[in-house]
Amino acid sequence: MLKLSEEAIESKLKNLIDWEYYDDALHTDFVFDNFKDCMSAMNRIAFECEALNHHPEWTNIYNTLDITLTTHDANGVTELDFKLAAAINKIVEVEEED
Ligand SMILES: C[C@H](O)[C@H](O)[C@H]1CNC2=NC(N)=NC(=O)C2=N1
Repeated sequence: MLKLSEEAIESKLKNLIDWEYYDDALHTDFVFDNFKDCMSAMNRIAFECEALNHHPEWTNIYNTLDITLTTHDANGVTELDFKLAAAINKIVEVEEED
């Protein structure tokens, strides 16, 4: 899997709310109402990661979740990172609506 050019990344980011690109990776951070909501979102995201065989570097502190996505095999951002980021946005939006 080839890493995307910076131009491709910037244009794809226009359709990916709440994520930014720096240090060769996609980054976002979410704040939930409480720890349980955050953990339940992390668990749902985990199933998406397994389905895509693509895993985040993420940090949870109480009700906050910081996520970094990059493709190790490509040393940069690939389509897979955008695919997982979009799936994460769908899950988190559901979490926020509950
Ligand atoms: C062998 C296995 O397919 C690879 O290690 C997968 C697993 N999950 C992964 N996750 C991420 N973020 N990047 C990868 O390159 C990657 N590679």
